[in-house]
Amino acid sequence: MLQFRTLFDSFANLAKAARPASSGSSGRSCIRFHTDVSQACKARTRLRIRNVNRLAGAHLQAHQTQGQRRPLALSIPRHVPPTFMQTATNYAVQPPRNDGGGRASDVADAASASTAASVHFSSNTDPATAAPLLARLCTPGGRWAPSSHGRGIERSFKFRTFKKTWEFMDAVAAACRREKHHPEWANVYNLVHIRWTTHRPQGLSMKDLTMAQLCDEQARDFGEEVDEGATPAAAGGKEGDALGELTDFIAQEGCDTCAPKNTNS
Ligand SMILES: C[C@H](O)[C@H](O)[C@H]1CNC2=NC(N)=NC(=O)C2=N1
Repeated sequence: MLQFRTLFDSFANLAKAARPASSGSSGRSCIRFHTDVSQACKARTRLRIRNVNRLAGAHLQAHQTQGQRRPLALSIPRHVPPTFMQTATNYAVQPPRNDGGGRASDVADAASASTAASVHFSSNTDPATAAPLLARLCTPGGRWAPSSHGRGIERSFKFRTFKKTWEFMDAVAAACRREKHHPEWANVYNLVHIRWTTHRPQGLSMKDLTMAQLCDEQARDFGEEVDEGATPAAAGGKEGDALGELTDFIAQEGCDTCAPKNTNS
């Protein structure tokens, strides 16, 4: 799935550049660029990427045969806000499906797309900068998933012992002190659920993404037990879901806000 990431990065970087370009009365900005998707394709098979988030109205299509470096077209209707890459995780690529006659076609993975909720970036976050990192963290190969409220990303981490889990949390907490940024998290024994979201201004920020990346690195160092088969949303299994709910409960009911205190009240 690395090839998707490569493509996605290209799209994310170029989407912004495409925006100001005028293309007559069609109401669409259109750019063309070259990329090599040969890794993704077997000979005489095709790779097709389609934005299945039709509600967003954006349309993206890539069509290429192995070895070719044909231009790929990215077409963005004008009414789609520049932040449309927030819905980046709604793009999905499936390996080519061989239809038996030497021809093969790909379809967008609608199931995967429907599980990937849109993400809302905080107002001080540049989506064009943040989207590639978000894609790396969330798309196949990454283990984070957008939160149900869309303003953060989250995942569970499992370690061999409580000691390892605690050491991991301690390392993350040290980084939090340095960065002045805290997670919403919950822990029971060897499982910890972490959600990164920014409270002010609300939404997913660059800091959330870099902290998520740091968590991945620290987890590796502390011997995270990885279930390769797990999808990002289910990374912690049932226990992970329960910890996610606990995180929700604490975040909603049980804690003070990190936003600066109003000293007049
Ligand atoms: C003043 C201080 O830097 C702010 O209150 C920080 C602290 N840590 C924070 N952490 C998170 N997750 N969101 C914030 O908005 C936030 N704000």
